[in-house]
This record gives sequence, C-alpha cells and structure tokens, in this order.
Amino acid sequence: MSAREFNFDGLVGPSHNYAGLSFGNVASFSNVKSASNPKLAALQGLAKMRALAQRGFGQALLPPQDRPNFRLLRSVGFTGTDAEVLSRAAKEAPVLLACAYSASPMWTANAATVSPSADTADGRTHFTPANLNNKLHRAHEHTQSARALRAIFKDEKHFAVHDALPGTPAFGDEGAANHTRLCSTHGDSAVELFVYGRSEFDVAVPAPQKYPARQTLEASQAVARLHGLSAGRTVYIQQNPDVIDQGVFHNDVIAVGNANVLFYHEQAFADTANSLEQLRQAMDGVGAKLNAIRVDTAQVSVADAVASYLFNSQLLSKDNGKMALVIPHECQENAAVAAYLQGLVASGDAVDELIHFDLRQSMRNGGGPACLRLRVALTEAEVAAMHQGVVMTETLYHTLVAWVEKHYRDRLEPADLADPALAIEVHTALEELSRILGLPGLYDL
Ligand SMILES: NCCC[C@H](NC(=O)CCC(=O)O)C(=O)O
Repeated sequence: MSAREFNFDGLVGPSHNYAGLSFGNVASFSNVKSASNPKLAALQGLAKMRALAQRGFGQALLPPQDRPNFRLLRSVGFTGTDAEVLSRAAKEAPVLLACAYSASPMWTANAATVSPSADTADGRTHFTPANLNNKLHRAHEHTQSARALRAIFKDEKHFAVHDALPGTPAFGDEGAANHTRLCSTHGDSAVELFVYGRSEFDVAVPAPQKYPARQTLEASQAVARLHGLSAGRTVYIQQNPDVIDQGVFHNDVIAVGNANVLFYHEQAFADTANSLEQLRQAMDGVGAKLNAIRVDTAQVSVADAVASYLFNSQLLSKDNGKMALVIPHECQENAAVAAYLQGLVASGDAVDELIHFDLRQSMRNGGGPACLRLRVALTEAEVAAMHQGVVMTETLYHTLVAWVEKHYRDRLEPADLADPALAIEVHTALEELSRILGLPGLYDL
C-alpha cells in the first residue's frame, strides 16, 4: 500500500513561556525565567509549516492546549474563582503555576507514539498518547493530547487512539521522540525502533547518574503490545546513559531516522554494534537495507550536537529519491556542525538538501524541528478519513497568522503568568481557534 508521511506540528500557544522546568534539558534550564515572545514563537512555527507544505510535504498541525490548566491547580488545593486560584498559586507555589502554564505541548513529538496501519495487527493506525510522567509540567498533557487526536482521527475503522500508559515511573513514556520507523518507503511494513533510557525491572541495564532517563524499556514494550506490532519487526535499543548525562534527554536529540536511513551520533547508543546488527536483521525481514549515517565525535562533539540540535532535524523523503534535512539556524552557526553538513550534502549519500528555519523561540526551551512535529504515515483512504481542518494550506496559514496577530502578546515575563487577563486571553483565542479548525468539541473549556 502506498502512504504519505504527514508531519503534525504543534501550533505554539498564546502563553508560550520559559519556566526552566526541565531538569536534564540544558536549554530549558539555561533560559530559566527569561522573557518569551509568544507571537514570534507561533509565527516561526507557522512559517516552517507553510514552507514545508508549499514544497509538497504532507503538513498538518496539532492545536495548542488550554492554559493554565485550572484542573491541575484545583486538584492540588487552590480554590475559589479562577482569579483567586491564580493569585494564590502565584504567591504560594509559583512553580506549580508555571507547570499549569507550561508551553510544552507545542513539542508534539512527545504527544504520542504512532504506528501506521502497515505495521499493526488490525491494519489500523494506532496512537498512544505519552504519559510524560517524568515531569510534572508535562504529565498533565496526555488527557488533552488524547482528546485532540480522537477529534482528528475519529474514524475507528481506520484509527485507534489508546489511553496513555499508567502514570508511574515504570512506564515513563515520552512518545515519538524515542521511536522511529525504518523501511523502504512509508507505506511498507516497517521495523519500529524504540530507544529507551533505562529499565525499571532489569537491574543489569545501566542508568544515567546525573540526569533522569525519561523513557523506560517497559513503556516501549507496552506501546508495542497495544499497537499490535509483530515481535520480528520491533527492535529495542538502549540509549547511551552517558549522553543522557550530557543533556540528551530524548533520543531525538542524538539520532533521527527516515525510510531506510538512520542518522546518528557515534555515542548515541549503549551498544552500537549489537544494536545496529539487530536492526539490520529485522530490516532484512521487511526487504529494506539499513543506511546508517554515523557522525563521529571527532566531527561533531556531543556538546555541539546538543547546542546545535543537528540530530533534532527532520529527514524528509523527496520525489527525486533523496532526502532533505530540516535544521534550525543554530546548525549553521556552529562551525563544526556547519562544516559537517557541507560534507554530508557533498558526499552524494541520501541527504542532498538542507532546509533551515529560525526556530529560536522553541530552541530556547530545548525544542528543535523534530520536537515540533509528530509523524503520521497515512494511506490515501486514511488521509481522506482524518479531519481536514488541521491540514496546512495557504488559506489556513493566512487565517492563523491573522489569528495570532490578534490574540498573542509579543512579550511574556514569568510574573505575567499571575495576570488573570492572560488566562482570559488564552481562552478567548482557543475558542476562536476551535471554530477556525472546525473542531467544536476540541477543548473542555
Ligand atoms: N522534545 C522537546 C521537549 C522540550 C521540553 N521542554 C520543556 O518542557 C521546557 C519547558 C520550560 O522549561 O518552560 C522538554 O524538556 O520536554
């Protein structure tokens, strides 16, 4: 069956802010409590979506989540009117207010793990929203992620949207940031590769010492079971715990795959030789030949990879049989990375084009091009069955730019989260957005 990959980018919400909530994510920690520009952040994201749609790549969006999450604040004891809840939280526990206001749903690579119909036992596309339970500010995303995915992929003949895994450390799940499919073309049965940071039950598996490993082996296995993946086409690889300790909080900060290409850093995995051998064998089973493009430490250090987000790029298949690498501007500004990329494109290997974007508002919180998108490979019938209002077109782009210009502030300081007017602005904007997207029940406002 032929299929087309759609990238569902997260539309940045009106309260985009930097709260320094992600211990282990160097950018989030170093930009703690600086001022953000929500309007610019949303426009940067929309510019990327538009440019890729104009190039003919399948492009859609996932809507922002309602912020602040008053349910979270009320569930931890803040009572009264919305304004009273905000003022008490700001005074007594500003970090909880920041969690309820977190910008993090914009990184839709963490919204869910997706297995296309070619890979699953029942021939439907399966989604498991990620519980993101390693971080309080992200652990409350999955309810709305499931709601949005169910609204867009409503047709149960084609799609199954599961509930998130139980929210407990054993099942720490960060979604597609630790998952990739390897195959010849998107419509083929693929090998699904899950990369985990630690194991809850196997004490022999080494874990990082300094920063948390967010994804567990047990969570990856549970997602594979829920999706009905076949054992022979599922591979689990351990991430190198040392690179987690250097700021590689998700695998998509150090590796990216597309079709038969795995683009990865020499230090990405715990046992590279064995892991890649397993992957090669599994790919043999689906008639695909692994093209492993390795970047050595001598070419690009782990620190440069983390600073530039070279691997947090999108690898997109083009009609000429080659791939484009979608990178943030930071890659061009890092001398080692820029030199590596020049050589990569000149080498005649799979990547023959670089497409770069200014995504600084997202990068300052540790999210690059790959974090901003959830990949869903869809057959023609599935494309027709999903909700059409989220597919990026020129018209939708212009409508959303006007909507952003109308509702978004261009400066948000941490103290502004206490402003009751901000909460009202966000609600008003999202009510209008659900009408624009044709998704009336999108929010539980
Ligand atoms: N895939 C990219 C995810 C980035 C995300 N950053 C954050 O949540 C930062 C939020 C803040 O600090 O305000 C994270 O670490 O999970």
